[in-house]
Amino acid sequence: MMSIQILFFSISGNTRAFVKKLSEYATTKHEEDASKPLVTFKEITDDSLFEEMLEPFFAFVPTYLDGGNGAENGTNEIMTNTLSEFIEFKDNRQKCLGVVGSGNKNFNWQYCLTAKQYAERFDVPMVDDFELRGTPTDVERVYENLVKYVV
Ligand SMILES: Cc1cc2nc3c(=O)[nH]c(=O)nc-3n(C[C@H](O)[C@H](O)[C@H](O)COP(=O)(O)O)c2cc1C
Repeated sequence: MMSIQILFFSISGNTRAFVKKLSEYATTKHEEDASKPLVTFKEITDDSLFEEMLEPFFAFVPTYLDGGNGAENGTNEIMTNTLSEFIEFKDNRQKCLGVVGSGNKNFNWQYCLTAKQYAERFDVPMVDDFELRGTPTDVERVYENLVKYVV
């Protein structure tokens, strides 16, 4: 059985906190039932050295967009671009199973837009999303949704 491998980017710590909770949750589930996959993760930062991913992974990305007016401009990714460059490095995009977005619903239609843009650009499913650090219910649901792609 494969484990679930996650690459994530996090600026203010929400996505990092969520991924850690997800990994802890997966460990608990795995201890109850060994067929449930573990979650491993790797944080990508602006200092990361790009490397070729050998195993399939999911990308978790928060949403940071440029100011703009939210209509004809204002939807360009800022701050998280190193993650998209990492996915574009060598054949990594072929290993990407899907994306999960983090955002804030106060941004209305721009909610989790970066993850939606990744899904379109890399032609992968947008597996799920969660707001800010997510709730325990989000952790359970996201885990179950990721599991569908690896078992
Ligand atoms: C400058 C700025 C712009 C943001 N723009 C959006 C946005 O357009 N859509 C959205 O859903 N969330 C937006 N957010 C909210 C973040 O995506 C959200 O807080 C996320 O959980 C941050 O993840 P991180 O703590 O892992 O960096 C924005 C936050 C900041 C500070």
